[in-house]
Amino acid sequence: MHTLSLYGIAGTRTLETQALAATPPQALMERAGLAVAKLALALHNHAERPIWIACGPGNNGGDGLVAARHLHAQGCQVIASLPTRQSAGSVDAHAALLAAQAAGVRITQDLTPPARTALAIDALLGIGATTKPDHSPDQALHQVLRSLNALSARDIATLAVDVPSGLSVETGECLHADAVHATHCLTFLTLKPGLFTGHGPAHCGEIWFDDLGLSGDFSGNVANDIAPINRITPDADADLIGHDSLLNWLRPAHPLSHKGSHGDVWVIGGAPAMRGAARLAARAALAAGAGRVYGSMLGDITVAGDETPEFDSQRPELMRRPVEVTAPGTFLPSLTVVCGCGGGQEIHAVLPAILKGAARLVLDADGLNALGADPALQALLIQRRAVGQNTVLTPHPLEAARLLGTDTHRVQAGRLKAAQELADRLNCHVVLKGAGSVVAAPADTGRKPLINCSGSPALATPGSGDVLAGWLGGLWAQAPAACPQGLAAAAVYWHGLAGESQGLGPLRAADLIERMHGLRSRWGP
Ligand SMILES: NC(=O)C1=CN([C@@H]2O[C@H](COP(=O)(O)OP(=O)(O)OC[C@H]3O[C@@H](n4cnc5c(N)ncnc54)[C@H](OP(=O)(O)O)[C@@H]3O)[C@@H](O)[C@H]2O)[C@@H](O)CC1
Ligand SMILES: Nc1ncnc2c1ncn2[C@@H]1O[C@H](COP(=O)(O)OP(=O)(O)O)[C@@H](O)[C@H]1O
Ligand SMILES: [K+]
Repeated sequence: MHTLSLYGIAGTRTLETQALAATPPQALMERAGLAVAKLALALHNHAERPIWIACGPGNNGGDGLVAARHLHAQGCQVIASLPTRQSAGSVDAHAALLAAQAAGVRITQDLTPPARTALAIDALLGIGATTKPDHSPDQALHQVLRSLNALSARDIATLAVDVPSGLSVETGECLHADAVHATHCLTFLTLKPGLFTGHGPAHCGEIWFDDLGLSGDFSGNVANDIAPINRITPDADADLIGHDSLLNWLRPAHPLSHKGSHGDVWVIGGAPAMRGAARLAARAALAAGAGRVYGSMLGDITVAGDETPEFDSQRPELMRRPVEVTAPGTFLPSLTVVCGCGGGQEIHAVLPAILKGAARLVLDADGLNALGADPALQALLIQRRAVGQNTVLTPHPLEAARLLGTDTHRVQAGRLKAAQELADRLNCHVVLKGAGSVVAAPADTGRKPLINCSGSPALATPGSGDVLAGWLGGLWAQAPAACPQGLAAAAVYWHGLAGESQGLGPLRAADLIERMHGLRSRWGP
């Protein structure tokens, strides 16, 4: 297993230029179109019904026309709609059009999909899609985007060529309100960040990749008949979090290990009416494998007689601890603190001591809101790394917006940038949650941001973020010296996989913990 790198438009264009220089004219588009045709054939299970290919004016449309030619040659009923004029500059796309016409493909300017379409191919816009004002899509483009979406809404397979038209490959935001919701996306040359974060996962469906020969010498031959080109690999914009993030967590425990070997976690939060958030985080830390998990509830706890109530009567393994022990000189420096889950306003008072004392800190929810509202707390956070204390913030987009002094829309329009900016400003690690969570490290670590590829909307359930924070704390307690970015990557990937295992119907956060716990035994030796 190896890390998959993600490239935005600049990196992809650099590689495309090198690839074009190393291959004969039209060869790359031919490879791309052939790859589309092969995947389309695999998806096309109604031989007698038509395939509709919506082709745009540029090279993305050219890929579609090459695919049309191959599918036609295979005996499929193919109708290619060409709603707009072709780009004057796209020589390859023009050649693809002439070849398709010569082969007898039915090409039309009619924008309605044929009756009984069994498979739609979206070859309208690729990485050349822009948001220039003069590019507000014309009526024709709009109509085709809507037709493609109407088909996929009816569960008709919709294959996006390179990128769903109207989705930004850089950011995962939608450039058009009618950006295509594909069921499959076959992307070329590089994997792109926008496919995996923000709106990307919802628009791409299943993602397939063809490097068009990039990993070889572009000749397409195993026995090279042309010299390998002198390739410059551009810097990736991000890496994809995959299963390898979990490898360290799949080893059996050391035979001599005891609970003290697995580290301690202290969960602080759970103000009145939000006690459950702290309980979920603590349960998650325990299920992740922390040796001992303590919990402190903020605000009044009713005590009957001398008896201190359990932290969580359903989980007797969890231990209650008074929050006052956050005072300086206590054992705060020895454990991993998960702070903020359901913390309410009350969290503010304990944060200075925690920020000064905790060796490892996961700050979530109300802890983040308190931080956003108080520059003195931010100053304490910024100082932590200089004394060897690490912090992971786990904001959802609104919490991130509050911390950055902006709004959710701006955060979502540039998730990689927002996460990186927070990590740099606050000198700590950041998990920007939401579809395709981004895990950023401060720039001076030299680590690029990571994007998580696991997860599902089932995770959008109350308490799911508390589970993530607790789980991360639980992993961190067991590996106190590990890179916080790697730990956060493992936690979000694990959390996401457990979310994927939910079928229809809502997932409850307490059950999510059990799913996450159960996954380990499924992967284990
Ligand atoms: N080169 C190769 O051999 C290979 C290329 N490959 C393929 O090429 C794709 C990139 O092709 P590309 O650069 O031609 O851009 P593309 O995405 O087709 O769009 C440009 C056209 O769309 C138009 N347009 C833009 N925005 C718009 C908007 N908002 N609303 C409306 N129109 C808009 C724009 O208009 P213009 O600027 O000309 O006015 C222009 O006509 C890439 O994704 C991959 O599929 C790969 O297969 C590898 C081999
Ligand atoms: N559509 C989605 N796809 C994937 N993950 C999601 C989606 N919506 C939410 N999540 C994940 O669910 C969790 C929700 O966390 P959060 O918003 O803090 O919820 P809560 O405050 O209820 O605990 C985050 O880990 C987030 O990444
Ligand atoms: K497309």
